[in-house]
Amino acid sequence: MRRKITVVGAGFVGSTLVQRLAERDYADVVMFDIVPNMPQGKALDILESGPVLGFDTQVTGTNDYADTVGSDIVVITSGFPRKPGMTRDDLVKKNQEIVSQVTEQVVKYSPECIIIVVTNPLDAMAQIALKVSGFPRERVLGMAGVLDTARFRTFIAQEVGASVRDVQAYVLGGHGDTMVPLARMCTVAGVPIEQLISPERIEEIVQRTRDGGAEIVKLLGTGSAYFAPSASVLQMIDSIMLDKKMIMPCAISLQGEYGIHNLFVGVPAQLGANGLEKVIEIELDAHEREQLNKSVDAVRELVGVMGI
Ligand SMILES: NC(=O)C1=CN([C@@H]2O[C@H](COP(=O)(O)OP(=O)(O)OC[C@H]3O[C@@H](n4cnc5c(N)ncnc54)[C@H](O)[C@@H]3O)[C@@H](O)[C@H]2O)C=CC1
Ligand SMILES: O=C([O-])CC(=O)C(=O)O
Repeated sequence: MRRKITVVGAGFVGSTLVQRLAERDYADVVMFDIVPNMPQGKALDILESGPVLGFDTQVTGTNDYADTVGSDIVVITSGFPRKPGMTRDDLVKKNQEIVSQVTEQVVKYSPECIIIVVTNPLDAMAQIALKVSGFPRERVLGMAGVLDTARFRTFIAQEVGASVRDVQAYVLGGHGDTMVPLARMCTVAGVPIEQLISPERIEEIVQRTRDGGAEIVKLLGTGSAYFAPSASVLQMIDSIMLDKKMIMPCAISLQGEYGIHNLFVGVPAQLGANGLEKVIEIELDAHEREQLNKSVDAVRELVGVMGI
């Protein structure tokens, strides 16, 4: 029997992810949304790309959670995107309610699934999903770090004229203005970027990375990024579905790692068939530590606002 992945929210991120998953051909995909007929229409459109692209994935659109039953992975993308001038944190109240209700239904039909949260503000929404699901932390992951790191890698590759494949990097911390791109550990084919790019330029690239989401929001005028975000979720799902044990930055509920307890923070994590398999602790210098603490404080404050 084929495995099953559900994507909740058939908006820009959700539907783009479903197209990407369908092309992977390793699981059937269900796309849920509250808007009548819309997920059915998008699912049918994606399904009909199968003969051309050569996949046999069954893609189903639905407004009924019963169709999500027995999913191996559930991705939560439902909720409002920000508008120009807003921070992700401004979405907290509206999206808290949505993620809460969605998680209840997801768990009812797929008690053994691995949840990947995408809805913003990411770290706070992952915290809600963990609480409402009652799942162990291994099965509730947040997507942000892969995306933030992809942006960092893109800008570094452009700067030095290298292939993005040769650029290694990590962005840690919360998915907000205080995220921590680790410039010290960024390399191009193993060479530290400090040997290739001036400190001033590195700082500009770090700041552009922090503002990466807002840059797209401003350009689009309405809605936020979805091509790179959906590709980033796909990388997490690949590692779980294919048990690849890849290490990538994810929002994880830390239990003492980095000296942080019971809070979602972006850290390098190994993902495999069981979801989170290992948190990787990188040794940080004093400056990086200070930046991470600042980011952790921002996430903690937001979680406090939610009253959970
Ligand atoms: N973690 C990350 O790095 C990223 C997070 N995001 C976040 O992902 C979310 C989705 O973004 P987009 O897809 O662009 O937005 P969108 O507006 O295109 O799609 C959201 C969908 O959620 C649906 N929805 C609303 N309430 C629902 C409910 N109770 N149950 C099921 N579906 C419901 C809407 O009908 C809509 O189709 C936003 O909160 C956005 O900020 C977006 C990009 C990156
Ligand atoms: O910026 C936003 O609101 C969407 C997002 O999280 C991103 O693209 O990083």
